[in-house]
Amino acid sequence: MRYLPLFHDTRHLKVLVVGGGEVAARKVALWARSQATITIVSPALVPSLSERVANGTVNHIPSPILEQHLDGQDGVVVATDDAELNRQVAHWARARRQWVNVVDDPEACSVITPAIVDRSPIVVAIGSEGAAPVLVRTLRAQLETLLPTSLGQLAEFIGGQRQRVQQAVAQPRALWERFVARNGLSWNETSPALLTELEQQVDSETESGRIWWVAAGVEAGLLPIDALPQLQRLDRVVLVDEPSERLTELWRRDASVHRIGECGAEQVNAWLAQGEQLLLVAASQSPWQAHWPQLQVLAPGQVPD
Ligand SMILES: C[C@@]1(CC(=O)O)c2cc3[nH]c(cc4nc(cc5[nH]c(cc(n2)[C@H]1CCC(=O)O)[C@@](C)(CC(=O)O)[C@@H]5CCC(=O)O)C(CC(=O)O)=C4CCC(=O)O)c(CCC(=O)O)c3CC(=O)O
Ligand SMILES: NC(=O)C1=CN([C@@H]2O[C@H](COP(=O)(O)OP(=O)(O)OC[C@H]3O[C@@H](n4cnc5c(N)ncnc54)[C@H](O)[C@@H]3O)[C@@H](O)[C@H]2O)C=CC1
Repeated sequence: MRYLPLFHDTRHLKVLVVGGGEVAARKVALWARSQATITIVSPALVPSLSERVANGTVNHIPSPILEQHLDGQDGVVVATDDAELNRQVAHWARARRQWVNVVDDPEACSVITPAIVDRSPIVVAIGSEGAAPVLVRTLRAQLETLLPTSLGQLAEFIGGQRQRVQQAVAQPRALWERFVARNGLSWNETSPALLTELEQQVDSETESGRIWWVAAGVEAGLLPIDALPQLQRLDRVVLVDEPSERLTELWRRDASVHRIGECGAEQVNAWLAQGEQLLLVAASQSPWQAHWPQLQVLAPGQVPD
């Protein structure tokens, strides 16, 4: 990954937009959806930008860009019609360790803008590292139809309940997994009642520990799609042999990773007794079957229970 996606908290962010044409206006329209403070520097403005200046939602410096205009800004969006000037501004910004986005010039950019599916607080950002904007746009359009409009409302509901649930039940993650599996991705009026019902259920049962085996050299892309939820539920990964990089990307990022030589089989038994979900990564399954007869297999072509 040459470009790493991150979500900026824009509440205290200051952004300078250089240029006041239609292209700058499109960039300002994007930034205006955030909470950043926007300042435009440009001798002239198109009407939609003049309007934003008039109603006080953006600041305006009516002059050609000078290096000192970058003072105090977190980042810069450059959109004049002078490619050489755009590069110069990008150079100033980079020298000051400010981020910079230059329209039509990916090489001069330190950040690029993704296509966005906005179901705030759920936000999907799609990028192609500058390679294929139309493909990105098409993918965005498909996701728009796939993600229910009430997804954001559902996320807000969950966000509002999480702290209470953390105190109220022993296994919050098991509860949320079951809730999302049963409720689906839409908010509906029965969602709160479903949560209450499931809360009472998970409290009266403790999840039993499970241990899965996956071959260290497995072709990760060939694992059955049904294995993915299991990998996303893992508490720990126990390494006998080194996993392929693709495999490490599939398991839950918060799962802790141990080497069998360091933690030992006894420790693994203790984790299982606590109801944890474990993944054993080893070249072969048979020597470990003796330790854990309940060992389940994640392998291409094999659908997990
Ligand atoms: C680097 C980046 C600039 C940045 O970060 O600002 C960039 C660069 C360039 N775009 C070009 C062209 C087009 N871009 C689009 C569309 C989008 N382009 C977007 C982002 C980005 N475009 C950034 C990389 C993002 C990434 O890949 O991850 C999207 C996702 C978001 C957004 O624009 O905010 C938005 C879809 C949003 C949506 O639908 O949701 C279309 C299609 C259309 O408009 O319908 C075309 C015409 C077809 C074509 O030319 O492919 C050209 C050639 C210009 C020329 O010379 O003519 C360059 C320059 C070059 O590639 O050198
Ligand atoms: N208009 C479009 O749909 C597209 C435009 N582009 C490119 O994007 C760039 C910008 O496009 P437009 O906004 O349409 O151009 P534009 O010519 O309408 O606007 C350029 C803006 O830059 C400002 N400017 C010029 N010199 C400046 C300086 N020294 N300091 C600060 N501001 C300055 C001008 O006042 C003007 O507001 C151009 O390079 C164009 O080739 C690319 C794809 C599509």
